[in-house]
Amino acid sequence: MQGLTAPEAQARLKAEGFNELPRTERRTIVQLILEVLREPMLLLLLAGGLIYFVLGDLGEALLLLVFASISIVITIVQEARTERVLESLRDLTSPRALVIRGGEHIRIPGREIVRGDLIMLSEGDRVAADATIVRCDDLLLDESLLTGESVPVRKLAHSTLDQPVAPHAGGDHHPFVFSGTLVVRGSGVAEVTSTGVRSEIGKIGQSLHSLSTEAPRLKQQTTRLVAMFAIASAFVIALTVLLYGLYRGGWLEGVLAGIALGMSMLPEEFPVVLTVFLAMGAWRISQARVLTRRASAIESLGAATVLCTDKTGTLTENRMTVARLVLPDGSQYTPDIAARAEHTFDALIETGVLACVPQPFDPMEKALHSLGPGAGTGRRLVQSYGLRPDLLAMSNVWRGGDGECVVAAKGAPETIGMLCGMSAEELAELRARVDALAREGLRVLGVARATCAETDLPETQRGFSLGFCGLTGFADPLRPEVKGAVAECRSAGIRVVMITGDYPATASAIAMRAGLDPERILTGADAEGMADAELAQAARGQAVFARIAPAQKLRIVNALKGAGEIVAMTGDGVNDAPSLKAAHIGVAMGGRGTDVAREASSIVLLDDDFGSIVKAIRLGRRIYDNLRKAMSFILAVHVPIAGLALLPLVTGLPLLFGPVHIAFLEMIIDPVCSLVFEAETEERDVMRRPPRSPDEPLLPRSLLVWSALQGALALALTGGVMVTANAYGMPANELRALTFFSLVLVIVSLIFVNRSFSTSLIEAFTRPNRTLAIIVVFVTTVLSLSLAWPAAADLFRFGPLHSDDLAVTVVAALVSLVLLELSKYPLRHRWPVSVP
Ligand SMILES: Nc1ncnc2c1ncn2[C@@H]1O[C@H](COP(=O)(O)OP(=O)(O)OP(=O)(O)O)[C@@H](O)[C@H]1O
Ligand SMILES: [Cu+]
Repeated sequence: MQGLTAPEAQARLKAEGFNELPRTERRTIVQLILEVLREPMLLLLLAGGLIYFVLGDLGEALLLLVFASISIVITIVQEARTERVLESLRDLTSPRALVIRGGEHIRIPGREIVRGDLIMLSEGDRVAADATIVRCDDLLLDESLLTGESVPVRKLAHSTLDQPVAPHAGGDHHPFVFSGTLVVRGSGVAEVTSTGVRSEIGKIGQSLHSLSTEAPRLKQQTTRLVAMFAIASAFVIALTVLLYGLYRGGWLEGVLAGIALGMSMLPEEFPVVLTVFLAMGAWRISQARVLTRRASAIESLGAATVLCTDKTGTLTENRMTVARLVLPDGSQYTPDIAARAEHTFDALIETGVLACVPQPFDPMEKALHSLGPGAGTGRRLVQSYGLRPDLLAMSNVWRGGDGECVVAAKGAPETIGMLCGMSAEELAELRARVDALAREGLRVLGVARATCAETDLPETQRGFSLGFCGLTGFADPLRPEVKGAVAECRSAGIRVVMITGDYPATASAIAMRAGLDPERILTGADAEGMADAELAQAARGQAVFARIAPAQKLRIVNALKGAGEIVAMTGDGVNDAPSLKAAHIGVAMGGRGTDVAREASSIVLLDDDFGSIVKAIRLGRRIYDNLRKAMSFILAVHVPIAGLALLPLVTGLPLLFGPVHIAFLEMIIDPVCSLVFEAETEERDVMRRPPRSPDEPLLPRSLLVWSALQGALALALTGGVMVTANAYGMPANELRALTFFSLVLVIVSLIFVNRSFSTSLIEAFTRPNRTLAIIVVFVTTVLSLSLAWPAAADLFRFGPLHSDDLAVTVVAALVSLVLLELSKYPLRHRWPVSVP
């Protein structure tokens, strides 16, 4: 089969367009603007501007308008960036399809499929386009997406039909498959008839790509924080307006003061931070070649305590070579590309090749094929029996030129031994030989052969009278990064448990090489005999599970969950979907995995690489850390702002800050918390501390206390400066400038304090962070301008500051920085795990 040539496909792609449905999720500019207009911050700014306008302060009114536009720009930039990030992630979710082009099997993105392409269908795939079946083998499809009927329907090849039928979904024995439906069994090749909007699903206009961008738990916690804030500030604001209106005269000024206070206490940063962190987090993780399908995974990644991994392709490279052939008499041969095998091994090789699917995709079968090419010539495949979880063997029945049929079988050695009807002694000898190979880390298959008549083929493989041909051992190199990644998991308090369908001795040999050092090996049979509690107990130790059927995988996951672990679980097959769904973090393989597994998972490894899971966990921890830093900074920073806005009202000091000042502060704080903290580098101990407890709130009490402490100190310092200067009789304008400068500088010191949980002053300054640098430059520029440029000073109503005044503000900031950095020492001992 040749399929389209590359130029043909190109031309058609150009003429007919991509195989995709138009995206509806994209928000229009109008929607975006409407959303921005609903921002409470913006409304407050506009309200403030209006009041200034009414009061006749044109300058202030204009300044607030400028701030309002900056706020809009910041929001739109952030939204656009988030949108762009999500867009690029969506492209990664686009399914890939295996096609034949120019006689070659290649994997291409599903959207590049064109009419006339030959697509290969296999178990677990979502069909990428509407197509007519050219050839198929025991093919069953779930078409419920189109028909609502969940019973799978059987398909036939087009050529076997006598009468042409119109393509429609539903019903058995049709030769058509439809985009979006699922192959539940068998395999086949189909020729694409329509793509994109022209396909059946396109006509319905239903899109399959889903990417959830919300983490339920984090969302809930943030909502709580916001509510807490909102209630507190609503109360304080009402009080302010009332006090001001009653005792200081002028309700308009009262409302202005209320607006200023409202801005200073507006908890809008929390939800913004959450959205930005999750979207950016998903993007950062995708840079490590891991796709996050559910945002909740980012949160759980950092809390994972157990990582259940399969073996082939995840720990190993899935690049198989035949490393050993063993005949029934025990004679061995190590294949060598240069030299032909001795003829005594020919029959074993030939049978092994015949027991593969004719166009193999499985690396083991490819390895066999490369050893004995052309074994199937002159024969025709009549029937094949697939691998089943309860019978780990597969057979092909071939008819030769002479009309006689040969059955070639291969599978798990113990299964093949059983199918060959071996006696107990023979089985024991077989096991000894397999063990010898498996201890070298080889994956071992048994091969057997029989002859039969085509007319009465048995129902199952047990019906053949097979004769044993020998064993094949496949070598599959360990991925180079696995050892380091496993060690990293260990130091991070994450246990790695291997769960494989392979032979126990092979599993254990590979586990040793990967550095898992298992205390014991449990097999599926062992697990079968255990109660759930016992299983959980066993799984909590350093265990390797071998010869595990997919259903048992689910049991193990549930047992671990029951024991209070946070489980990450890898899988690739159709049967893995339930356990991937059940695990806290289902990890599917992007390359090797089936679409079903991918849809059930919450993260997808784009390179099938074990190391990436660990990278993702590392990033998950960092993102969570940074989220905590940002949230506790937001809490801390609002204490002095709100406090200073409130202080004059209760003490009778002159009123210093209006909406202009607060708006300016918020212009700094907003980008700081969403950009500076988001980009913060990881803590040095991210992978050396145990996982965080899953019940721990986003801001545990220790962190709340820490924020309150920072806020209180900042307020004490700035308030102290203000009260003292006032006592010395400083005029209101100069007092305003002095207090504002101290406040801004103290806030900057809070940024530095919160950058890192660790206790190093040097690090607070030397950690690289570009956004922070930009912000520091910006703040300095604006502050200098407000001093040196009379017009700006006028807007802020600043009086002149002298160098000794400036020194005071700098000292206040330094004091706050040093005191807080120092107080991290004792606090660290009080709260060893949860920061600081
Ligand atoms: N193509 C094949 N032909 C014959 N037997 C096979 C084939 N593939 C797998 N087997 C047998 O089935 C067993 C289980 O295979 P399966 O692929 O289900 O394991 P798995 O759980 O995916 O293993 P791993 O964790 O190594 O990926 C293998 O150990 C092997 O004995
Ligand atoms: Cu704020």
